[in-house]
Amino acid sequence: MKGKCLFNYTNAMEKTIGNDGVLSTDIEHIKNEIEESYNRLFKKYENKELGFMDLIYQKDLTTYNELKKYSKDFEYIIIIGMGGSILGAQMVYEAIKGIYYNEHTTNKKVYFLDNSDPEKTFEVLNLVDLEKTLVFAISKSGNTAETIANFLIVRDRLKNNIKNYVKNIVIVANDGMLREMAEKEGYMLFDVPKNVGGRFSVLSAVGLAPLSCMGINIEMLLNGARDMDKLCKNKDIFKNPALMNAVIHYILYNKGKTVAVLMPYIERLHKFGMWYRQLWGESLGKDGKGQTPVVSVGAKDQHSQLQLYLEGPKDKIITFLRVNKFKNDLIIKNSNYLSGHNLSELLLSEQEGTEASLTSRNVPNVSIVIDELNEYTLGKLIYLYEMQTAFMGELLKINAFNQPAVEDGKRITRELLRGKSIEELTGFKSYDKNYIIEM
Ligand SMILES: O=P(O)(O)OC[C@H]1O[C@](O)(CO)[C@@H](O)[C@@H]1O
Repeated sequence: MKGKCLFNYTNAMEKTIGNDGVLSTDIEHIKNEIEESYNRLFKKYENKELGFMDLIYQKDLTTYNELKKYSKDFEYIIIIGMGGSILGAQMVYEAIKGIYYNEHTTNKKVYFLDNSDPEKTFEVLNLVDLEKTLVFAISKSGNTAETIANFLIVRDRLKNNIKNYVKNIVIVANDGMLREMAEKEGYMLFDVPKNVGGRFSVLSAVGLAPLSCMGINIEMLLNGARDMDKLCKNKDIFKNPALMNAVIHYILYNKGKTVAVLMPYIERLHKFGMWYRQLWGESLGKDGKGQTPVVSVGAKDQHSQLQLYLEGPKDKIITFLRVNKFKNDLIIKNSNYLSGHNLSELLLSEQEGTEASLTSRNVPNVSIVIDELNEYTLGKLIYLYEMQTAFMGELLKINAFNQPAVEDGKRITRELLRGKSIEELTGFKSYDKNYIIEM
């Protein structure tokens, strides 16, 4: 599979944008810090703490190939999950199949229940033929409220409408209610390695189980990740794209670039941006540190966000995701400067124009350029970002692999559903009539 990619950081360097960029001395000044961060990360890897770095070497895909065969006669797939338990499968599916695949496929239509929004769940349940639907419920902890709630609703519908509904359910869970239900009721069950964090789990059964049933070449995903790993293990920062991009983001973060914008110039990578948002935000937002991830899709967000990036606070670093070849293209006719150009030429010229206008205003930006977007190059991109996030966590001296703060909200939600009030639970009122405006 064609897989040429490159990481271009020219427009983040002093030589291009002066003091707003990474100074030639900056990397030299922190080379010990970089080496210590690299060594700490690989010490964790040797201590078996970073399962995501082992996932990519899994050779035996038999269970996934068997699941793929098993899924052959189903016409619909519903995936139920939250955060890292669904964003990965969603972004791979959309990156490879396209954003309107459901509308034109004669194969399986896939729906993602990734929220506790009753309208979404209601609509999806009325779009599918339950008898022909394979349902994946995915939760590493097995206790995420939204996932459990959606699964109980869907399971109830299956149970009341079809015989032997057990055959329509696949569970991916290590513990909690979901695993208990799977063991008690006899659903197909996959594990997630305990040392793989949720937002780093797309190349575990969390992603590979459902993706193997959606016509995704999971072997090529892993091949791309493995080839990227060869580079990401390199101690030489000038040959290691993940380490270099982490160091650039780190140096510029320390110069006030507290916002990291990811700007794919292809619609198929919008959901990759949503996956990146959790990866970068939830991994790094610790101890008062963190770089806010923002996703903008080119060229359309030039018409909504670019003014801010160009003339607003100088607090951003922009990463372009550029794909050179598209699955299809269309020629523009009967216009002046557009005439005779393909639509892709317009899109890619806009990416170059946006890059140039940001650079001319000394807004630091880097580009990841992919020849064509397929499972192999997507596997490279996924692993690049997982390693970049891991390196960035070490540079920031925080634990990139937990998310302790979010547990508060979950506890409060559980107690609210048990009848407690916010005031009882937190001691403060979130509704004071002195601060309300009817509108
Ligand atoms: O896979 P689980 O355990 O359902 O968790 C779902 C998501 O919720 C979080 O724990 C945050 O609440 C994420 O880290 C995780 O990806």
